[in-house]
Amino acid sequence: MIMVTTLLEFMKDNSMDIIMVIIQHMFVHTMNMHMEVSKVDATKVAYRARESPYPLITVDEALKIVLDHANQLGTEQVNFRKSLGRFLAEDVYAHDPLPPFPASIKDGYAVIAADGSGNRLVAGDSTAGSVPVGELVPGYCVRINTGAPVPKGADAVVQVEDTVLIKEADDGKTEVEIKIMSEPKLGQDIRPIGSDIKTGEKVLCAGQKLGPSELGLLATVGVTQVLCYKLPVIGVMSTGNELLEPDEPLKDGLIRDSNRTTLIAQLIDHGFPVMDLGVAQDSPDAILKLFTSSLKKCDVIVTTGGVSMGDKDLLKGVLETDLKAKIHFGRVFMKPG
Ligand SMILES: Nc1nc2c(c(=O)[nH]1)N[C@H]1C(S)=C(S)[C@@H](COP(=O)(O)OP(=O)(O)OC[C@H]3O[C@@H](n4cnc5c(N)ncnc54)[C@H](O)[C@@H]3O)O[C@H]1N2
Ligand code: MOO
Repeated sequence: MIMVTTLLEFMKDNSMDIIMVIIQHMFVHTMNMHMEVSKVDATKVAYRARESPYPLITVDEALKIVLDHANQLGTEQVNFRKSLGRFLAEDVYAHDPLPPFPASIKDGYAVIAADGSGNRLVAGDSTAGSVPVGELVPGYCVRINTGAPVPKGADAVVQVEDTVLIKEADDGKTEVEIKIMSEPKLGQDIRPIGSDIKTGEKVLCAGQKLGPSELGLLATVGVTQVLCYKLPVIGVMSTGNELLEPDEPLKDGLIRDSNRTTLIAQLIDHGFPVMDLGVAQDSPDAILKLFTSSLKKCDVIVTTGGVSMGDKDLLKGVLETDLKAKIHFGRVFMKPG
């Protein structure tokens, strides 16, 4: 269902001169895969329908029909680095807290708040990536950087801006004593363990689309393999005797196929794996042949052309007569349609 939602987003975005025919995966199993001679009789032009049998329906109704009839594809494990744009098929939980240790929010000094403002001897330092040794005792502070572990005994951090240097070692490499100019509050500028993410917390929900932030979250919690819904392989097919490839010179009565290029680019833009199915000529056999081979390779087929009232509009006949497909709708209130 999730994949179809994306497809619908795609459909909503596209107000092109196209009619989309969505063939569900299940047809692959129910149709006769070896049938390549169509039973559609396209020769009786005089007896073709003079009215469309399809009622006009709204875009919303059309989208609902697609959603109601689309099959959900299976799931697969995906490395998180390759999961951008995919949809989660499972909830993701944090196995560790974030931060995993009390961490400083500022560059400054770890202190004991109860010592108040005033002078402190500098007992050492704690930089990001280090493990501070020992326990802070009253009257002392530890120089600390943002993200570094707050040493045992300390319960506040005072930013460097709120301190002055009282005494340094002769070589200037070490601070010996500083003065805290502001009264430290308990817990000030410390991120306690698990304050961002608690152990066991659900960080992502099944069904969520994975964007850049979600990938960062997966990296944070160390979940590098995620269960995602499979993406539908979408085939794009043009129909029509008049269509040339884009690199071909024009000939009498012919035009270049532009729909296929546009649709393929749009589908790629939406993150789908796409197959270029080429052009089916305007004959029932040609359409059936291309459909039959395409259904083995694609979950969804998007076609353009050949669905209106002309005697060469043969697509729907092939779908119903040869492939035993059900056409759920044929006309949508939409301009261009
Ligand atoms: N008697 C009626 N005729 C038409 C009706 C109608 O209600 N009654 N509706 C018109 C409208 S609106 C449209 S839209 C078209 C829909 O026709 P099809 O979807 O069957 O498309 P075609 O007839 O095959 O082609 C229409 C037009 O588009 C050009 N085309 C087709 N494919 C491509 C492609 N891949 N790249 C570039 N151009 C393409 C094709 O050459 C035609 O010019 O029906 C109207 N007629
Ligand atoms: O795109 Mo047609 O020309 O309105 O259905």
